[in-house]
Amino acid sequence: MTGELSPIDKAKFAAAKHAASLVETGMRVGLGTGSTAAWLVRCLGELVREEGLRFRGVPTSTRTAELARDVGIEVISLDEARWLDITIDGADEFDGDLNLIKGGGGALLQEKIVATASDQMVVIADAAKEVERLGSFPLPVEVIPFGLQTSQALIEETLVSMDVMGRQTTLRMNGDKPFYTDEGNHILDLHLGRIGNARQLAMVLNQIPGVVENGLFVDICDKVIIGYGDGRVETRDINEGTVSEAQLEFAEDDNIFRDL
Ligand SMILES: O=C[C@H](O)[C@H](O)[C@H](O)COP(=O)(O)O
Repeated sequence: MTGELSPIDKAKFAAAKHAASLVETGMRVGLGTGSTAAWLVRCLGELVREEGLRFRGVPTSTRTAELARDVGIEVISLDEARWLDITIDGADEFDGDLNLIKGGGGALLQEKIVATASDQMVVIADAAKEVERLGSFPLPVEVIPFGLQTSQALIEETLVSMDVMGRQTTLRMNGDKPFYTDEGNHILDLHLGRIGNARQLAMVLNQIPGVVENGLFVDICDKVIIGYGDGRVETRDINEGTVSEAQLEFAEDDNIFRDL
């Protein structure tokens, strides 16, 4: 079964499996969205079913909520939880300061709200997501449908005034129709190439009327767990740098990496 997994999936799985061990009984846990977060949810489901782990999860999208319920996780809303012990989520890019670009799957708004309402945000990612400077991955910006083209023009003008390198913005599509987020909004992807000042750009974008939120997560992530295709896992902490390395071994019969 594992032979069917690509090295990138093995890397995502390794990071997710390692992160799942951070969840303890009684915790309130933010559950991210995307392919890496989906591995996490499956690993947590296994711990619930087979090890008796009991925790409540706050999903960051309808698709994560569906998967979490399917694998046996108790799902509650953020307002029921009020505050979370930990949020574990994927990312599209992370830099040396653990700042992130998120929203490749369109879930950035709920993800940012949930991560910000957590004692700790842990990102799980394959090593290819690490960048020196954010911006190669198009920056997702969530905008309301009303006045979409006006908001797009305002965003482009803002990028010009900020002297940002790339200024092209594209409306995310779902086939031949615009993509809709869980909140019924659209996503504009900003092709910037390189972001000089992520904090400033994040603030300026959010001041544009029509913009709901952007995919820059600045000073939100506490820890990144990086997975590699050979099962190696490295943990980087915002305060302590690289804090641990581990090696996971894949069990060919059940699609599970086991700690050596
Ligand atoms: O909206 C989606 C999220 O921000 C994801 O966490 C991000 O796009 C990473 O997804 P993946 O784990 O599939 O690369």
